[in-house]
Amino acid sequence: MFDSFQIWLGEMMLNDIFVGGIALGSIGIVMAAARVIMMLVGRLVSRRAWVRLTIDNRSAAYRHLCLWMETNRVLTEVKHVRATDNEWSNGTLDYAPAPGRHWFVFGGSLCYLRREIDEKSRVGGASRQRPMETLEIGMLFGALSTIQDWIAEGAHIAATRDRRGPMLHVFKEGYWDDVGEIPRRSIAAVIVEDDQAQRVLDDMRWFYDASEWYSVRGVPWRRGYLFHGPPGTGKSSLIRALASELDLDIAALDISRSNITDEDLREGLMSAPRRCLISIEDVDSVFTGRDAGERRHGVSFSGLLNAIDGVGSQEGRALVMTTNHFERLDPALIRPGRADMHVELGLVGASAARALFDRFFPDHLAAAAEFEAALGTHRFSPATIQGWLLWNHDNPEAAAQPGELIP
Ligand SMILES: Nc1ncnc2c1ncn2[C@@H]1O[C@H](COP(=O)(O)OP(=O)(O)OP(=O)(O)O)[C@@H](O)[C@H]1O
Repeated sequence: MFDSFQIWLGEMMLNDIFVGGIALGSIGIVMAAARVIMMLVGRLVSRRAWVRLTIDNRSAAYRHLCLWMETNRVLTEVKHVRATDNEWSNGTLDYAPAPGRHWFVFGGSLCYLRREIDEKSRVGGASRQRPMETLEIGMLFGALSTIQDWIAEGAHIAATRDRRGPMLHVFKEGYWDDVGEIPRRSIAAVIVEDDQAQRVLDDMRWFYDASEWYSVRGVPWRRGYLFHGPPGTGKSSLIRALASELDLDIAALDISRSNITDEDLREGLMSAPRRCLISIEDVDSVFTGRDAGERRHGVSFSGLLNAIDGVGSQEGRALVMTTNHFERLDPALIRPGRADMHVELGLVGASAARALFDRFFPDHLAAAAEFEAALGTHRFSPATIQGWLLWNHDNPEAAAQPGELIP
């Protein structure tokens, strides 16, 4: 049996077609084996040699990583970009790497950026919905700490570069959303009749540099401010001006939202971005006294007090609360420790109104004097004066006769 197989094999080996077939089959087997080996090695290399970091656009680190890449021009060779409308100016476009993987070399290491956009999942609030985006950054034979350093550098660039104005963060469902930079405003642009705006600026400047001072005295490094006064007297404008002057971000917590809970509020205060000024505007809209205010909305009065001075509250941040109704606030909310400095912004008289007039019509001194005289002893909110001047923005002579404003 074995002999006849050997004879048959000997004969077949003389057949060119048979030998060719065997050769081809062997090459196929070798190639398939090589492919499997390559795949296994590839997987091993991929698992061992690549460090990766994934991040999505709900996180400030996402913005910082983008800023770092932009500053270091790591993606200048990208061939496929995606153009989107610039949200601040009509008609101009922003260009960013298109979804997919983009390769680049940085510091001698091969890296890639993979961008994914999920149009079905939205992030941001109702006014600024945008698709969820995920970035994966990979580095061959690199260290995770290198990518973390890139993000930290991006954060530093964000904090020190020439900004359009303070970054506004708004607390959404469980995270701080970067709404964007808002126009810078100087403290001098906030019209007040005394030196209160300057005093609060000096106080806040001292506070942000006083970490050591607080630590030596064993006092929590926190400071609260309460801005109160009628509508349109500059409470929000003052917050913006303070953040602009001190190069801080603004982290706005809206506690009047019906779906915000005590837990959200605590979480929001604990996770507020660094170097920011936290604002809770219209604090009276929810609480008008301890009894009346208890659980009218999602946040309870005790929840608010605990969030403000709870153990977990972040150190090194100022909290500004605003109200149109100082008299309605519970003393517990505005006592020192929670609201250390009270700033009243009131209606303004003719000379302050004239300062606004001068800003609108810098070359019309006679009209300004006429305007001031016409206002006499009447007092208005700066918002009312501003509205009048805007209405007459192209006609200083008409603006100088504010008869319609006077009751
Ligand atoms: N003191 C002020 N100096 C300069 N502009 C002011 C001042 N107060 C109000 N304005 C102008 O009026 C508008 C509304 O002001 P702002 O929102 O700061 O007032 P507010 O006191 O926070 O009002 P509200 O209590 O209704 O929220 C802004 O456009 C701002 O430019």
